[in-house]
Amino acid sequence: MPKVLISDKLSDRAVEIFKERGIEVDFEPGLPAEDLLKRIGDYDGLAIRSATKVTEEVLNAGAGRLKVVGRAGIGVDNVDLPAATRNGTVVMNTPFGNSITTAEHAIAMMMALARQIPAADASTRAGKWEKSKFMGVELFGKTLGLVGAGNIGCIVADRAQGLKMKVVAFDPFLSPERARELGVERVTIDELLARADFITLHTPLTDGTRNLLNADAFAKCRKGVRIINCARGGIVNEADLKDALESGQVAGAALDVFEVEPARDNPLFAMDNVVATPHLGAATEEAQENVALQVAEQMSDYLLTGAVSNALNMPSISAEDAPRLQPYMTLACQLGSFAGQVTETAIKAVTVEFEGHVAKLNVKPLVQAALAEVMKPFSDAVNMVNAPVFARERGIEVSEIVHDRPGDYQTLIKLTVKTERFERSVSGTLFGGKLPRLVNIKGISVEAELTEHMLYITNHDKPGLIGGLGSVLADAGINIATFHLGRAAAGGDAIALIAVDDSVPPDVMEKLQALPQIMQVKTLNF
Ligand SMILES: NC(=O)C1=CN([C@@H]2O[C@H](COP(=O)(O)OP(=O)(O)OC[C@H]3O[C@@H](n4cnc5c(N)ncnc54)[C@H](O)[C@@H]3O)[C@@H](O)[C@H]2O)C=CC1
Ligand SMILES: O=C(O)C(=O)COP(=O)(O)O
Repeated sequence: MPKVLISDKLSDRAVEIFKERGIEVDFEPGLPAEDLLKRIGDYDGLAIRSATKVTEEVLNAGAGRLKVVGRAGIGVDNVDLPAATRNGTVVMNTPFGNSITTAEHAIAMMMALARQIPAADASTRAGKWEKSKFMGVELFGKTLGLVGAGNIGCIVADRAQGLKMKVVAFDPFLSPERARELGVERVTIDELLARADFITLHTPLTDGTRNLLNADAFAKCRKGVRIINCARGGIVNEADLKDALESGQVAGAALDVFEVEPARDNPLFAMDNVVATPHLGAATEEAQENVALQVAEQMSDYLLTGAVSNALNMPSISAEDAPRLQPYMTLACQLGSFAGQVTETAIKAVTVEFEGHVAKLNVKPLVQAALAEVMKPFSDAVNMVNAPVFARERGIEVSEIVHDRPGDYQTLIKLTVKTERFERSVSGTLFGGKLPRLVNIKGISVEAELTEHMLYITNHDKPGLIGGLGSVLADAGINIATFHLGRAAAGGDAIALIAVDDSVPPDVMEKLQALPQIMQVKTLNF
């Protein structure tokens, strides 16, 4: 039974779903980092929010067993994604479950800032009735600068338009058509800074967005601009923001996220013109229910059926596709494994072609599965999650070709490995829709099932091979289960694939290699 650890405060729905799906679950919100490190090796899955830091150390400690990290929320900047990919751990998030809630928080923060509601509330409760102190600004007719027009940014734009604000947006991936559809004006970042009365941030924290709003950026803004950050601490440089607030260049800032969280003694907290919340963007009953439910379903699907959704380091496999893909996964793995085991020199390129029924499926996971098996003889750590990274790091070019043509088989996968010395293809099909069969090796037709212990022989098509081979194996007490022969032309190059019941020891291999008809003999394991 798979086992999952929940190390952050998730809705109880997540626990219920894991249990309903037959997954053992430990619910330990607030688990200290050192305990996580000690215990992570006992789990197949880890469910988190933003508090747990899934570092390289944690992922290495989980390597071997930890198959999936599920983020009940959007941002995965607390997960070391490259390390997860290297270790073959799928990382998934719930990209939509809290977007409305977070967008609403940004709008709430903008209003709180415009009317100084938190300070006015504190003063009124203190019995001061400071009616003239809290002069606000209207939102009507003001320009909102939207940085990041993704899921959340677009909802913010829509709500701001409802408040009759003019929205200008900067996002390198915002197309003119999409901008028109959203009713926003597409601008450069400098134009946005120069025109906005309010700036709201909705990008992930990346190398490209870190310190996006710094002293230089504030200097380009209209005097008295107001900043809202419900995305990530670090996108706004806090020291520069403090200077800009003190000089009046920035009139106010509403911050839900901070460079260091939990933020307990941040210098910005002492400033009157700052509104702060403790990373509450996603904190509504609805959003928390959504993300908990979704992450638990996604993680369960992956652990129980292999279906992959919303993964950041793996192609998706829908729950509907997973059972259909399964026999092809086995075939792709067998072809990859065959090619990997018979390849001895550095691989330059791997091409996977699809024809017939399989060409209509989602072939990306099949490419990754085949690729991983090709590279397994060269690395113990490679799997279908990290295979593309491994290939890229080793300069191996990977291509997939989906043919839209009828072939000799109803369904066919062909894998070609190119090395410095040769190019070699191996093809396979499914018999009866589920049984993998090799049908072609190096252009020679065969029809072979791959079993645990196999001998792969390249030979001259001359009489005597079967007799010689049979007696060497018989003398060693090794039983032949199946024997498949194929040849390019009578008397030419030929191959033999032989399934044996036990592994063949090295001294027997030497005797086989010494047979006059044999060019090369290799043991293969599947
Ligand atoms: N405060 C909170 O509790 C929450 C915060 N968030 C944060 O909000 C962020 C945005 O979430 P979504 O809209 O769902 O993500 P998304 O991926 O749908 O949109 C992000 C957008 O940012 C754009 N972008 C990336 N780099 C940029 C740059 N340098 N300049 C301008 N635009 C850039 C992308 O093109 C994309 O359109 C998340 O990454 C997360 O960090 C999300 C949920 C809750
Ligand atoms: O979903 C996100 O990216 C968030 O920032 C929400 O964070 P949280 O789950 O509330 O810790």
